[in-house]
Amino acid sequence: LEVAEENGHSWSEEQPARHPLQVGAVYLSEEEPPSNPVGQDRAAEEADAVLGLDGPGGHVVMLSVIPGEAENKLSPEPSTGTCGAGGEEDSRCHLRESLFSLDSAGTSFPDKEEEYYTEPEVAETDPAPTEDSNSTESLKSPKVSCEERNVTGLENFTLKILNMSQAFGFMTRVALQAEKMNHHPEWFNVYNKVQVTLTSHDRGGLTKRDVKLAKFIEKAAASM
Ligand SMILES: C[C@H](O)[C@H](O)[C@H]1CNC2=NC(N)=NC(=O)C2=N1
Repeated sequence: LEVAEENGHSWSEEQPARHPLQVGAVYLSEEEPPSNPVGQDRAAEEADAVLGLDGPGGHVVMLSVIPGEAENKLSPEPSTGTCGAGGEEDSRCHLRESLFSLDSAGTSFPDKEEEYYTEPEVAETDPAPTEDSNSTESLKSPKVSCEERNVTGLENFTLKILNMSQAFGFMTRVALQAEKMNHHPEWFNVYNKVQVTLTSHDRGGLTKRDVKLAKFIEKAAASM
């Protein structure tokens, strides 16, 4: 709760402050998970407070739940992105490449995830026989601009959609699919911007479910 105040994002207050799967723990892959996320030593906390030692580093801090934090750590690499109608923001977009490169790079996820997943029912415009087969090329260009992403490409990305209605429509599609998959994105929406974080809470990181959901999100964004 105190972190939410610190960062001015009230939505995080809706989650238990001591939730064992803190968003901040998965938002940026390079971040270390809190060593003692639940049940911090209350006595020690109180002692610190009394002694005025309640300074930075003394508690679990969920700084990275704030999208702006992630944006500040974005890869500065030049553009090869293609997912927008042009402009500066598009120039940093590698979303599509990053989503599919996970598969093509042979990134391995637990096999058990297979049975967890049911195929998205988004209308496909490409006749790709298998979802792994070079589908990057066959997807039509999204009309949204993928504004930014972090270095992992998949775990965090931002979609900037034309307006609030489109953003909400996009989120509705994804939400319905997430319910089908029983796998849900962590996201943050203001106006026409949807910042998404994908992770599997039960595994503490990315799994095939996240890749599948990412692909769905990619298609949903492209259809807006
Ligand atoms: C009980 C229920 O199956 C779980 O809480 C599901 C719901 N949605 C989920 N979504 C995500 N992103 N990760 C999970 O581990 C997860 N688990």
